[in-house]
Amino acid sequence: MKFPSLYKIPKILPVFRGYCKRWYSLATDSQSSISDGGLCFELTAEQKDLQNLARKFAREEILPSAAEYDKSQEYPWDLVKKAWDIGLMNVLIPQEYGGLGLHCVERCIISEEFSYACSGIKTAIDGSSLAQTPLHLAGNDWQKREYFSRLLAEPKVAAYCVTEPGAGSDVSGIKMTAVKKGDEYILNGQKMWITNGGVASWYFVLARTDPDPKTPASKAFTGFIVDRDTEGVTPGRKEINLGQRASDTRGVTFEDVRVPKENVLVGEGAGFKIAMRTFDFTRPPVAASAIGLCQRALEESTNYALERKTFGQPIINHQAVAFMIAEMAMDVELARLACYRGAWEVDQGRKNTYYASIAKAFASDAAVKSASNAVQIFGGNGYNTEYPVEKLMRDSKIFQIYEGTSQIQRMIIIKEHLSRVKMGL
Ligand SMILES: CCCCCCCC(=O)SCCNC(=O)CCNC(=O)[C@H](O)C(C)(C)COP(=O)(O)OP(=O)(O)OC[C@H]1O[C@@H](n2cnc3c(N)ncnc32)[C@H](O)[C@@H]1OP(=O)(O)O
Repeated sequence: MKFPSLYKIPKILPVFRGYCKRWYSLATDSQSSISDGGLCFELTAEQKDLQNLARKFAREEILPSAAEYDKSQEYPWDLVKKAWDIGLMNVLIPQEYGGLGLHCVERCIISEEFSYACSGIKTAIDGSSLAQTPLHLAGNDWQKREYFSRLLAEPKVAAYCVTEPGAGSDVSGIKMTAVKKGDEYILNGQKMWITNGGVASWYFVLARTDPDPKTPASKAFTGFIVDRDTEGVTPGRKEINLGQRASDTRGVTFEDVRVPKENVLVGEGAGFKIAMRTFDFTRPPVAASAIGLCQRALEESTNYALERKTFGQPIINHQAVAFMIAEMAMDVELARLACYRGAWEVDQGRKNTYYASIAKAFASDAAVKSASNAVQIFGGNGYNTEYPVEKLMRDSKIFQIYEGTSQIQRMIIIKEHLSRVKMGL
């Protein structure tokens, strides 16, 4: 089965969705037969088609615009619209709500391809998935119908509002309050570093509903879906960041924002676990995004080292350079294994917290190391904006920070490891 040409985009979406529905049943069948023989590192034919489609879009649409968006720091609405048109956005929305209902492995495939071309544009296009995941995991039928349909009807995006000026790594330290009054909640507080903060049409918001500081995190917070145009919601200025500059990052202020009780996910007190569980689904795709950047660093470095000569020969022949490239290749391969393990586990319906954090930490650290070494291999050229690797280095750093720092991932890994030891796993 082949996907239609990218350039028949406007007409293909329903066809693409039809393919995806058929493809999924085929993929599931073929995966179960493959698993009879043990491990399998092959994508299914249909996943390869998806990869080819995402690669074509990334190389032909994202890559040529990457430097310009990095410079202008504008949100790439034109690319968001194109990705939306061909069905490469909102892919997790279940079929019963009009989406493709793809799984975490497929999201990783798309993330890796997009990030190869530009991880900033990738974050701009895909940041919405982070906000969609709490709704996917914990929304009721009405909430899903209402809020997913808005994203499918038009190229719109959502944002995940958890971090605050005083609470990033320590989610239980958030200060935003939500107080119930009649059939509404009144939200007050300030969110910070919100990806898509200024461009989203709705937000997932985590707020404290139990003022008692002794109440455990698992009962003290509530998750809400909040419309962007509700009175009292004010996005701040666009933050000027080191890298991933096409992504829209802002503070968002909530001042006496009235949210109907129908917009509470699950119920009062359920928010912290929803926010945490979300990361189990979204950290593997963040790892995949870091891998896309690593792969780009590897390819740029290899090509450059084959061309560039010093001491009478291409620099690839100098072991000092060759070993840096070998390290990049090792990191790409190992990060990819960890990433797809994390995604596969959650697609099997198993708790993947351990694998998701391993993947996210390893791939993020690999991205920073690979991009830095790519600059080193390019020498003075690498430090210059005429070459692509300085942007890779700037873009890479955020992987060690967003969706949980590399240090937080290690905290999660050791906690999960010790509980596995206790269980005798
Ligand atoms: C596409 C790319 C877009 C990029 C946009 C990026 C936007 C962002 O960066 S979003 C913000 C990123 N922030 C983070 O990642 C936060 C990092 N911090 C954390 O994950 C947590 O605060 C963490 C892990 C440190 C734990 O905090 P802590 O306060 O110690 O909670 P902890 O005691 O472990 O758990 C509290 C409860 O939650 C439960 N819980 C914890 N993790 C999970 C989980 N994965 N699933 C379900 N429940 C969970 C625990 O079981 C516990 O429940 P109970 O009380 O019933 O036993």
